[in-house]
Order: sequence, then structure tokens, then C-alpha cells
Amino acid sequence: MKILVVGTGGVGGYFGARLAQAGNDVTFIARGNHLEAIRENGLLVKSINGDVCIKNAHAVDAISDIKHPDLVLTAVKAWQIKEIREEIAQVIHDESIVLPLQNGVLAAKELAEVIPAKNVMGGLCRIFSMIEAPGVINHVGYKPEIVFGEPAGSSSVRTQKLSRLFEQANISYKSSNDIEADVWKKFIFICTSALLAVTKTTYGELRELKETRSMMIGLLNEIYAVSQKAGVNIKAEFIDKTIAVIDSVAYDSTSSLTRDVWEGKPSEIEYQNGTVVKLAEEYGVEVPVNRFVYHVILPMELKTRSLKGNA
Ligand SMILES: NC(=O)C1=CN([C@@H]2O[C@H](COP(=O)(O)OP(=O)(O)OC[C@H]3O[C@@H](n4cnc5c(N)ncnc54)[C@H](OP(=O)(O)O)[C@@H]3O)[C@@H](O)[C@H]2O)C=CC1
Ligand SMILES: CC(C)(CO)C(=O)C(=O)O
Repeated sequence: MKILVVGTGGVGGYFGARLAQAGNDVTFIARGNHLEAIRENGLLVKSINGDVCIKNAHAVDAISDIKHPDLVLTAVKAWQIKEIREEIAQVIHDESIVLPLQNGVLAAKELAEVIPAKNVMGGLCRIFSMIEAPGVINHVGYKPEIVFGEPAGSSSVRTQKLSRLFEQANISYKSSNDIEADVWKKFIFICTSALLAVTKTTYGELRELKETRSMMIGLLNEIYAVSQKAGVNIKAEFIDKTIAVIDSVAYDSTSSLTRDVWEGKPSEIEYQNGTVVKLAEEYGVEVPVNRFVYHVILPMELKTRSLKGNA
């Protein structure tokens, strides 16, 4: 299968390398010294599941350099979707699958505003990985998994095609019959990242102090209430299950947004708690904890973006 990985970071670098390792024709979109290093030395993925180096990885900086991919994995940060969607629309063919792996609930919608909706599937991923150095990805935690599904539910020829692809590449996957609910479930969980960021805690520290634990539970319940107004099919027990997951993750775990905020990098706050606040306003739901963490991070976010010329 001809695969285009747009964004060769923690996510795109890992999954793209596993697909290339399995013999697929993978092109990686990267830029700057990361692209140069990949071209010079190949793409090295260090992983708790076993390292792999894709020598002679096909890496370019322009999406327009590749024509007619069968599968496009979008693996840029959520706010970068709007920067890449026009170019993707220009290179795909009638049956290409565009599969977003972003955190948040807006990626598929933002892609389908420009790319024909029939080409866009719903998706998400789980992994703990990052760019360690130019040309080097480090997968340090979580069993990597891709979840995908038809926006309308049910299995299809292309969900079967993706299942075979990931199976052959030894990538854990779930073909979902309700990808909207799965994307929202991850969204509810991941929105605790901003609470970790503002309280300067790991999941272990956040959950053990009763004051921060109660904020965490409040934050989760608020997003659940928004999901119900949005008509997403999630049962109320999901919140208790999420709390149980948080109680079971390694004490020192954090998440990508938390680390981005701490490191003064642009973060996905607009696509996480910022989105919760906007949707809550639309639906008339009170979300005081989400509003608080969003507003605390916002000044740092705006400063970081203006310093980096990204505002
Ligand atoms: N990392 C993780 O553990 C997990 C991440 N996610 C989600 O996956 C998504 C991707 O995250 P992650 O992989 O961590 O992000 P990274 O920042 O590690 O990777 C994104 C890469 O895409 C590059 N990129 C962006 N736009 C372009 C462009 N136009 N041309 C070329 N390269 C480009 C970025 O370059 P540059 O830095 O120059 O912008 C960067 O190297 C996010 O939504 C995240 O929330 C989900 C689960 C786990
Ligand atoms: C929490 C985690 C690692 C799960 O995949 C994640 O999505 C992130 O760090 O952004």
C-alpha cells in the first residue's frame, strides 16, 4: 500500500516506521534538521518493543511531491491540520483513506471541510513517544495502538483493508463501530493533561491529593456532560472507568500536552480544554474546572506562540 505520513514526530515516526518495516511504500513528510537527519542516516525508532532503523526512508518536505497515496496518516499537532489539509486534498485519489491520529475531537471535521468527506475516516492513537533528536524517535511507554472507524459506524471494505494493513505490520488496532464515541472517550481522558500542567503534578500526584483528585473528577464529569449534549453515545459508567484507568497508570506519567506546556512549547490547549469551553458555551453547560485550566494556560500559550511567530 502507498502510504503518506504527514508529520514524522512521536506518532507519525513510530507508526510510519512500523508500516515501512513491514514492506509498505511509506513516504514521510518532515522538515528542517529532522528531515536532513532522516535523509542522511535513515529514520531511527527506539522502542520498548524493539528498535528499528528505516535506512533510505523516503522523506520529503512537500506533500505535493507524492501523488495518489492509498492511505494518508495525519500525525501533525492538532492545530497544524488546517496547514496541511489543502495539500492533502490535491494529491489523493478517489479512494484514498485519510486517517487522523490527533488528540481532540476536531481533526476529522477540519479535514472534511476541505478534503471530500468520503475520503476521511475517524481515528485516534495511543502511544507515548517523541522526537528525541533529529532523525530519532523514542517510544517510551504505552502499547502503541491505532483505533479507526467509518464515520457512519459499521465495518466496510476499507476498515477491513486497514485491519489487514495493521495486522501485517504488527500494530495493535481496533476497528471501531462507533469511532465518534471512541474519539470522545480519549478526549475526556486526555483533557486531564491541562490539569496536570497547571497543578504541576504527574498522574500519581494528581490522583492522591484529595483536592486535586476532586478537581480531576469535576473536569471529567463536565466533559461527559458536554458529550451528552453533543449526542455522543457514552454511558455514564465511563467516568468511573476513566478514574480507574488514571488510578492504574504509572505514578510518574504525564501526557504530551502537559510536557509541551511545561517546556514552553505551543500546546494543543485550544483543541483540548479550549474546545470543551467553546462547545459548553454552545450547549449551555457549566464547565468551571475546564474553564479555569484553559484560562490559566492561555496567557502562556499566547506568549509562546508569539515568541515563536506562531500566533
Ligand atoms: N506523542 C505522543 O505520545 C502522542 C501524541 N498524540 C497526538 O498525536 C498528534 C501528533 O503528536 P506528536 O507526534 O507528539 O507531535 P510531534 O510534534 O512529535 O510531531 C509532529 C511533527 O510534524 C511536523 N510537521 C508539522 N507540520 C508539518 C509540515 N507542514 N511539514 C512538515 N512537517 C510538519 C512537526 O514539525 P515541527 O516541529 O517543525 O512543527 C513535527 O516534527 C497530536 O495530536 C498528539 O496529541 C496522541 C497520542 C500520543
Ligand atoms: C496519554 C497518551 C500518552 C496516550 O496515548 C497521549 O495521548 C498523549 O500523551 O498525548
